[in-house]
Amino acid sequence: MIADPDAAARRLGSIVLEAGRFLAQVRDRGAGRVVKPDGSPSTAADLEAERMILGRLAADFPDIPVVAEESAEAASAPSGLYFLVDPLDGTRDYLTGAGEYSVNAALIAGDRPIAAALAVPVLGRVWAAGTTCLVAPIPPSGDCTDWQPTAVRPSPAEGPVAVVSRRHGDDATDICLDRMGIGGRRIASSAAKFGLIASGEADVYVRCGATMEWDTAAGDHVVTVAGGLVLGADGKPLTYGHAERGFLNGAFAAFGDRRLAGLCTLPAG
Ligand SMILES: Nc1ncnc2c1ncn2[C@@H]1O[C@H](COP(=O)(O)O)[C@@H](OP(=O)(O)O)[C@H]1O
Ligand SMILES: [Mg+2]
Repeated sequence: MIADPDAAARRLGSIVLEAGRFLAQVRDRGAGRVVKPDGSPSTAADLEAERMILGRLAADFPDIPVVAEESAEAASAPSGLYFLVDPLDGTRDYLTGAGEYSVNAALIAGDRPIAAALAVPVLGRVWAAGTTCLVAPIPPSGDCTDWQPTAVRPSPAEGPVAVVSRRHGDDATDICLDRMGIGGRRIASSAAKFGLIASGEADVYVRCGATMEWDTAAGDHVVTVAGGLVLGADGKPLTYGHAERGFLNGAFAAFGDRRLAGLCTLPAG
């Protein structure tokens, strides 16, 4: 077990900050588009960001294996301590310049995260969570220094604000949100949604469509440690390390106000 999850989270914060800055610079120059074998978009930038993160993790945590999005096909079933890394979450939004792409890194012990960080350059913020959840503004240069505790909010009386994908909506998600009586929607790219919930700027993120474990592990921990709850269709916290299903998640919902869980029924399955 890592002796100090909060120190690990801060180190992960520095690493995702560095990768996020790199991605922002490359995007400003125009990223080269690559299509992966499954038809999903990738960029030279996310491959390079992943190499950068893998190098930093190998230097700081040499004994801990990594499952990262761009190299996950080669990953065997992880156990014990391992990292889940998405070097560029929200690739399509990154390519179009539309959205809040993010860099995600989570340290998993067994099947649950114990430390995580999430950088969202477009929002200018990094979240880092070990045993407490912190957020810092991204400074013009150097490491984040102005770390502040951050927490979820009680759901507003006029109904919870849902954060939704810019491009991966689905009917099951909409039905679930309608039944909850949401009071509004805010569009945000994938893991940025978790950061907004963790900082009390939104209340619920329901996702019945596909996501991968590296899309959710960091955000799950950030929301959970900030006082929220992230549950799968079985009503239990998500578990990680499922190489046997290609690291694919089932439906899940993230709640800032834990009482919202009682209003939400995800499709089984
Ligand atoms: N059909 C599919 N299968 C697996 N993951 C999918 C998917 N469609 C979308 N995703 C995941 O959803 C993420 C984007 O979420 P959002 O639409 O909320 O921004 C993608 O992250 P990447 O951009 O890292 O590939 C991808 O992992
Ligand atoms: Mg992703």
